[in-house]
Amino acid sequence: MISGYTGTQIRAAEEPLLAAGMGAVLMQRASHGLANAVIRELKGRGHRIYGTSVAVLVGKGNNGGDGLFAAAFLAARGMSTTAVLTAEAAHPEGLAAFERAGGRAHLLTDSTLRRLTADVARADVVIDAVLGTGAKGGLRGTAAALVSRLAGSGTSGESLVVACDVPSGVDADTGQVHEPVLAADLTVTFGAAKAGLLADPGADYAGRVHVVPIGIEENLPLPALHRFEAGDLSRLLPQPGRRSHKYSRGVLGVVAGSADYPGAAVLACRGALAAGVGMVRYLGPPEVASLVRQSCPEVVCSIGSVADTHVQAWLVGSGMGPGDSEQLQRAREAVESGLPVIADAGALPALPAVLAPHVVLTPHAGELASLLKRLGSGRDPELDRAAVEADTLRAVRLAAGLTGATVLLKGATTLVESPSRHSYSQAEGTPWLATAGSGDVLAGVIGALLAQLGSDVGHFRESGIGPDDRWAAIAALAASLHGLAGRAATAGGPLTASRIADTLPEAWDKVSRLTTGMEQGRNSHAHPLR
Ligand SMILES: NC(=O)C1=CN([C@@H]2O[C@H](COP(=O)(O)OP(=O)(O)OC[C@H]3O[C@@H](n4cnc5c(N)ncnc54)[C@H](O)[C@@H]3O)[C@@H](O)[C@H]2O)[C@@H](O)CC1
Ligand SMILES: Nc1ncnc2c1ncn2[C@@H]1O[C@H](COP(=O)(O)OP(=O)(O)O)[C@@H](O)[C@H]1O
Ligand SMILES: [K+]
Repeated sequence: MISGYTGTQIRAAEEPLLAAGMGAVLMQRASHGLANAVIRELKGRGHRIYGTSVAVLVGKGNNGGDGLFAAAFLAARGMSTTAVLTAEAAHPEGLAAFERAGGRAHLLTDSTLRRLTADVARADVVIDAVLGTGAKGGLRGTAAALVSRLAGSGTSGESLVVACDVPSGVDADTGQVHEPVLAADLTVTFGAAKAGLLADPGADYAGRVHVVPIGIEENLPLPALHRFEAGDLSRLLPQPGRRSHKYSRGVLGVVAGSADYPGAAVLACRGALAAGVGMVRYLGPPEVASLVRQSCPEVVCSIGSVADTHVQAWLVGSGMGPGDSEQLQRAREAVESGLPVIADAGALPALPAVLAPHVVLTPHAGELASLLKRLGSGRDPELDRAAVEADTLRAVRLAAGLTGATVLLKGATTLVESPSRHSYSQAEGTPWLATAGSGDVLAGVIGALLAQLGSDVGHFRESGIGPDDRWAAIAALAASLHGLAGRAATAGGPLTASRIADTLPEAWDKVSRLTTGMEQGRNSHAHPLR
């Protein structure tokens, strides 16, 4: 499990060590970790170290100090180092160490902007150490001009860009982005992952994320955000026992599809079957049921009522529109049944405003904006799709808070939020997952896991996940599996939704073979998040 913290939490965890006079030690650990990560990355790309040029963009605070000390380490390894000071002041000890190591520092002003931008663009490695967790807002003045020019000319694309702690301009707490931001290939972050690196749009700019332990770990509070890794899936995914039968393994009821979108019902059923459910029962229009039967002979179709259908969980809404009154009525009855429900697409506008944690809503950004609008969106009636995309964590939290439901926001990073503010972020997927029907398969996977794991409170409690938060954990497990299946299904080229379902058992099998011990061993060191 990867834990994400706000910048404020990290700073609070540093506080006792700073009070004990260990500030300089923390900075040495951080900057050493940063320099080592740069060296590892260069070696991994087959580049030599000696003679390679590195430009470090330096802010006036401790983030700049980290960058200067790291550059001093790199200069000592024979790299040709230049520091661009974006403010008159710079961390004094860091600057002194940098200059002692043979580095050259230049002050960024209106008159040096052009020359220094060209110098930075030519560097093999650019380290962004302007703003860290102490930032208020984004880059300003000449620093903003330099980064805009680099991004505009596309020259930074040729350099290895490494962000120190966070890409400058990304809010460490929320992942909100204050443009311009230099998109990093790698973010080396200190003490623990920052929540803002695990949520979009911040995650878009972070590249791969490495955590460098600096000794504050014991002081960290409960994380603001969690991310399951393969070892967690291996531990938490259900496994049938020797005495299991199809009913004990969980039955999922599916209310999905319509004359306009019959395929959504098929894909939802295929997702559910691929995710190990004991049985799928389908309720819906006869023409859709007939297609479901043809595509998935395993599914039991009926035209009975929700009340007469004995299941452990419901999936409602995929491929349904506002005109599908009979299906929408079934969706509402499923929600009223008190059983766990995943409510997707067409069901979202049709459900009561106040729900419960065992109802998992699965909007994409546009649907979440509509949902928030319908709910009056608390204090902010202007929250549209763009606003959701600009501050995904806030939007998903707002929706979970207002509805009382568990909310899963789909996207490159999938966020899941329980109404008691237990949050997950999963990003195993690939952009090829952005294909029609992909969300229907995800709905099926969530439904299957709700049916299999929903009643197993103890299973989650053992992992420190409370009863009301287990719904978010189940949805996050499903998002993770869906992403892994998508990644496994593409050989770097296009992907169909059916392929995601077909590849899911293989992805499941692969993670089930991992042991938790291995994963924990890896996590105790600097670890890549993506
Ligand atoms: N506290 C510590 O001992 C440690 C801090 N570390 C580093 O220190 C960073 C936090 O350092 P700081 O608290 O000094 O803050 P930062 O270095 O993040 O930057 C804030 C500094 O820039 C100014 N500033 C804030 N917003 C600005 C903006 N939009 N434009 C221009 N200037 C702005 C502030 O007045 C402050 O001086 C972390 O991100 C991490 O890199 C690490 O070295 C680990 C140990
Ligand atoms: N750029 C992306 N990178 C990774 N995953 C993505 C990306 N865009 C979408 N996805 C994933 O693909 C699925 C798309 O679901 P959805 O938008 O409901 O599609 P549909 O309605 O066509 O089925 C979600 O699981 C989402 O997280
Ligand atoms: K930075």
